[in-house]
Amino acid sequence: ADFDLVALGVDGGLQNGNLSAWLVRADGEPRYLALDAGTLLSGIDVALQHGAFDDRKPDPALTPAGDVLRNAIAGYFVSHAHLDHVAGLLVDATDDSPKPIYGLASTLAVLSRDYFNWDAWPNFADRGTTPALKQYTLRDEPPGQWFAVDGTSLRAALYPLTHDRVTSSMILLQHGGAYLAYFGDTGADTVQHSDRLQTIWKLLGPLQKRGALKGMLIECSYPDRVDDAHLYGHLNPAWLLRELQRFEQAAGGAGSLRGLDVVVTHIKPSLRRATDPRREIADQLRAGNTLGLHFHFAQQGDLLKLPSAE
Ligand SMILES: Nc1ncnc2c1ncn2[C@@H]1O[C@@H]2COP(=O)(O)O[C@H]2[C@H]1O
Repeated sequence: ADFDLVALGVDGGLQNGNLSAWLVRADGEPRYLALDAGTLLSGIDVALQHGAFDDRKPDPALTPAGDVLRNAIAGYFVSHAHLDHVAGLLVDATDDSPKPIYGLASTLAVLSRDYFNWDAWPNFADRGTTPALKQYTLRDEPPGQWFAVDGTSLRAALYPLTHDRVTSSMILLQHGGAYLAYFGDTGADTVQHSDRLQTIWKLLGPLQKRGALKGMLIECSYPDRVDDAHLYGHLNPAWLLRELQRFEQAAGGAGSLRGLDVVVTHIKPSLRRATDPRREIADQLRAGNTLGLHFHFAQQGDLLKLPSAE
């Protein structure tokens, strides 16, 4: 495999111990980049039980979860500053080690202004309301420019997405000749009156064409019974499949996405009896999967190796 993924949080809401957060590393490397951080320690605990960190040597000074948080996570990518993507990072900041937080300038400005301001939370960042504790270095990354992920051999570039009223972002990771795309929350271009996903499909098309794209993580928050007026900047299976058809066109046409690993993220749980959105979304995506994609529906604590068919 090229990339190892650990699912720390997989839900798109409600369960405050299971919100969007994934760890990614180049296969076999010691350190990870966190992709969003809605939930950290409660996901690390579950992943430890699942054996996801069995390759780590115990740190005599720390609990196993403390070792993963402080030593295994080299830094964070925050796709946008919505609470369900940063809550774990904020709550666990008190016991974290110094590290960078990468994001678009607009995202990190919200982190600084609305959370790290000594009113909502102590200022663990390196700018804003004084005194700045400087545990986290906020790293504004201009869209489309490659940067090194400190403490790993990953390189990365960010691309803006439209999520209702918020600018969200996708991170494209590169290691050797292999690429992986992680999408923060996003709606379909048609619904958002945007062309940002189409811009991304044109970017990823050539990578997919030459077999360099090893997978993607993308949201599908709601099942198809949720109509466009109530998607609030998210995708449902019909819109995700339409977007992926546009990607197929950009990647060389019919059959060009066959076998691509697509990890479905940010499914919103329901409090209604007798509904199972995860099941419903999985059924709808599989029923419409004329593209030959390999959909994954990870649970908290799962370890995934991408590409999966190797
Ligand atoms: N106009 C709205 N009315 C009701 N709920 C909303 C509205 N806009 C956003 N939300 C909810 O607020 C949530 C914020 O996080 P999400 O974007 O994941 O999903 C969003 C919806 O669940």
